[in-house]
Amino acid sequence: MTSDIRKWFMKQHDKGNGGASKPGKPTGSALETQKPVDTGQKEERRRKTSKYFSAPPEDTGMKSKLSDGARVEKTPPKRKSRKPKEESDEDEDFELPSSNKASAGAKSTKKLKSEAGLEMVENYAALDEEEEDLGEKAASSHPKGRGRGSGGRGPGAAAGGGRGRGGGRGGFMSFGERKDPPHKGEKEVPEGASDCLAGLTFVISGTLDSLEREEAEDLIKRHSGRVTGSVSKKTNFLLADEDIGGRKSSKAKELGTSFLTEDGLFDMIRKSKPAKAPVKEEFMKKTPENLGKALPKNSPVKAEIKDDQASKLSTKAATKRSIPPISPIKRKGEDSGANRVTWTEKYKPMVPNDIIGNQSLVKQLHDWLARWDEQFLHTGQKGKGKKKSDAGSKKAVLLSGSPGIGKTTSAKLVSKMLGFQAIEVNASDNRGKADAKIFKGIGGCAANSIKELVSNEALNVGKDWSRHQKTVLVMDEVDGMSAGDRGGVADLIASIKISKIPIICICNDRYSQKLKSLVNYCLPLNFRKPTKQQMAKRLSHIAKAEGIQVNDIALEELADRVNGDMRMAINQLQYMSLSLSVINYDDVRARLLNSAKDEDISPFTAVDKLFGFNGGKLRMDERIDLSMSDPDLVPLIIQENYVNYRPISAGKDDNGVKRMNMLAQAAESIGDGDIINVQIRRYRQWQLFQSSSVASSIIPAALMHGHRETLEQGERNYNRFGGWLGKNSTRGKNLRLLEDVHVHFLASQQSSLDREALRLDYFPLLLKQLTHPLRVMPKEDAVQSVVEFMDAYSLSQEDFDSILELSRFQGHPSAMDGVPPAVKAALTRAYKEGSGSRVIRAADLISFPGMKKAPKKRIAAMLEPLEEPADDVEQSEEELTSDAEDADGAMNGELKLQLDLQSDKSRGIQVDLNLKGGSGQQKKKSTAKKSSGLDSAEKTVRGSRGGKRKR
Ligand SMILES: Nc1ncnc2c1ncn2[C@@H]1O[C@H](COP(=O)(O)OP(=O)(O)OP(=O)(O)O)[C@@H](O)[C@H]1O
Repeated sequence: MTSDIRKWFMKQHDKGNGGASKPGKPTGSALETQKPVDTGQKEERRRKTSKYFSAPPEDTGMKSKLSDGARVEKTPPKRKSRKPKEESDEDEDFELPSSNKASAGAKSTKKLKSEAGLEMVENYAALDEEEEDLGEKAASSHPKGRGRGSGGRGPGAAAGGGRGRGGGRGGFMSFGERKDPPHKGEKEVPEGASDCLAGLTFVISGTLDSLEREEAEDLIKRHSGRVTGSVSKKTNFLLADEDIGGRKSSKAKELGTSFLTEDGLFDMIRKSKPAKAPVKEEFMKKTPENLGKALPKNSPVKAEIKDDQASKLSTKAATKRSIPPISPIKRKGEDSGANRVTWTEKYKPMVPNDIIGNQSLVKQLHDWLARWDEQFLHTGQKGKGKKKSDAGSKKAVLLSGSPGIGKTTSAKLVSKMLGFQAIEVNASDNRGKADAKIFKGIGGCAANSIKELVSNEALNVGKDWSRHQKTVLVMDEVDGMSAGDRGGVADLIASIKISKIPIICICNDRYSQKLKSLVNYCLPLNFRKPTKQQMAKRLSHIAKAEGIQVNDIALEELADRVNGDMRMAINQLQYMSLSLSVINYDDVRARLLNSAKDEDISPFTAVDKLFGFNGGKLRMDERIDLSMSDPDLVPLIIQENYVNYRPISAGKDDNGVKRMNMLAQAAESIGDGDIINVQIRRYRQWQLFQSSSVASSIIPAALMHGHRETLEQGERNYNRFGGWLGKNSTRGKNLRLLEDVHVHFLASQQSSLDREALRLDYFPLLLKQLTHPLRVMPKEDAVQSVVEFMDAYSLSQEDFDSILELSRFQGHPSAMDGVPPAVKAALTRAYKEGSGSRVIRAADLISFPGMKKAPKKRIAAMLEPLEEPADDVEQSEEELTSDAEDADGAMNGELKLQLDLQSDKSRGIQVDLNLKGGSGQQKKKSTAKKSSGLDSAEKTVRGSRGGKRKR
């Protein structure tokens, strides 16, 4: 149904652009005649785009196609000149007076146009460094969708969403609808040479055959490939197992991008391993030589590519030149102890142009500071710079943005460049409100010093400018001004008003309530996170300078995972360099997985990973982390779902014996876990916590991880929430209901059963007595008989329902089935008629002083007076009778009940009697006048069927 709608939608869509339905040029005849590649997929109904799907390169004879001169068309290189662009518009470097802006040089933009007949190699031969910067940015950082520096991170986000996260920009139709891979976890994920996909860019579309998107992305990145979110000319392959006809697929068709199935990808990777990365050689296009090798000798494309590639390399060199070289800061006597310096310090930007990202903001800051004196000191506008529209009129500036993106660095570098001396005050200094009396501050308190600083003319407004260095006050972390800095923001505003020096305020959250008033006095400059490409580039320079081998994909992953925090990225790189000289994608992931432990991981994700096809490859500490991510829920979800998994370790186990064995072992382990859990909870043996998690989660998952399958028809193939919680809650509710019935039952003094006996032995009989007459007897008689029976056992209407509910079992008819509605209504009426004079809730209505709700069990226990000798009761009755002279004198059974309770006074228990009588409840304290208690009792007794109460 959904797919129908989708198809319809796509058709409409395609009509407009003529993309999918009418592929036109890219569906060249050569490809049209190409047979669909048999990728070994069993499922027939998965529609493949045979026209576009290319087989795994070697299968389809990529080489042979290449060597087949006739097939490889020489496509006219499409040349277009494009303005070299390192950053997005707003980030264009600005011309700073003192910086030597390296000329970026005109990039050669020669590129091969991907045409319909062009084979895969041509596509990646057409890789273009320029595209890498532009296309990548557009594609993978999703400037529109996520916003640069929007904080979207994590592999799933980068991949354009995993299951349930929607399909990135692929259109809303697929949002949250992506199905599970049909053969999820059924295929072995290959391992190839670590850089066998280097230089190749993939875009993933639709549901893959066995891998989740996240897994596919991981696989590609692990082999040095690049994954982007949307198809551009830079894209080499559209990885898709079905053509859902979305935007990506039509774009790929338009650009002639090769389609690749998951099997094709697996083959590419697999083949790279035995022959020591042959795929890498084939697909590497880093150097023109490599490309030359990969191409047939007389290939017409060869010369073209050579030229093209050479020009690209020169472009790259030019690009590189445009990036200011990073010069590690040399310190005196630092030669041997160089590694003691943090890299953030060693490689910190030296000039504003070194700062990555936010160049336009840096420029604004520069302009504001450069004009400050002129605006506020020489124009006579002192303290009046409040014209909101004029940015230059603000006396202070507020730099905001997430941590580690260069705000402080920018402030310092710009100040330095303009000859200002920056005085930095941050959260660790006491910045509380200055002493109001102090006009010219005194030392000892930062706030006072600030006041002195901003108002001290001697610092800045000296007549002789040449003799004094200008000063700028940098107030870092102003949003951190809290308890200790009480009144700090107000004081800061006051300082801004009177300030004779520029003030740069820095904060992380500009929208913080604390800064609400401050923003009115500042020029807001909101710093954004640098893109991962920008960060990777800088990190790569640092790595090179430190002699570390690390590829771009790994660095991009690092940048992605630190969420744009350049400081953290550099620190992580330095940390990893302590133990590794070659850092690859997996190292980054492993490292960042550890450092991202605080991140919330849902118990479902944890279980997915533990049970996943690659669950066996997880390290022990990873398994522990996953199982501990929610130590209550993960074991429950595991227990609920382990039977659904077909373990890969059972291999091809046709008769299922191995699987059954594994199930048995898993069940046993879950049972052990339960026993340990009881020890933990009941006896507070918390040292067993880890053992519990190993037994209840890790061992079962290690045994059963593999492919999930459904066991019942109509079951959905995803992990269910642990049913235990629901069942436990039902059990609790049933126990409560039973307890109510039990207490009432005891109150009737008919029996002194325990709860269990009531449920097991009495319930079937009670049920029969309560329902059978309604079915077989005439209405009036039936109703009377049932109501009398209920009264005899002090059963309320709710008890009636509870008995019905507790006696009902799934698949069995209800005991009330067959009772005509008129009889039911008559029963309700009859019961209600007698309710005014019924004493059946005595136990419910008793309250203990100081207790909101009387513990029913205790009352029930008290209501079991059977052991009490009869004469005792009589005696107490007598006592009370003497006290209750104005009573009718008719002492009946119900009264005895009260007396029993009141006699508890002698046991030191003070009870309140609150018996139901008439329309209201009358509450009498036993310690109060007994006559009044009896009054109430009398009222209750009047007209009741108390005579039925037996002792
Ligand atoms: N945009 C950047 N370009 C280059 N290096 C950067 C950048 N951002 C941060 N760094 C590195 O991180 C270090 C710390 O940066 P900085 O203190 O300026 O960050 P910040 O944004 O002010 O962080 P915070 O909000 O925590 O104060 C710098 O010394 C530098 O090495």
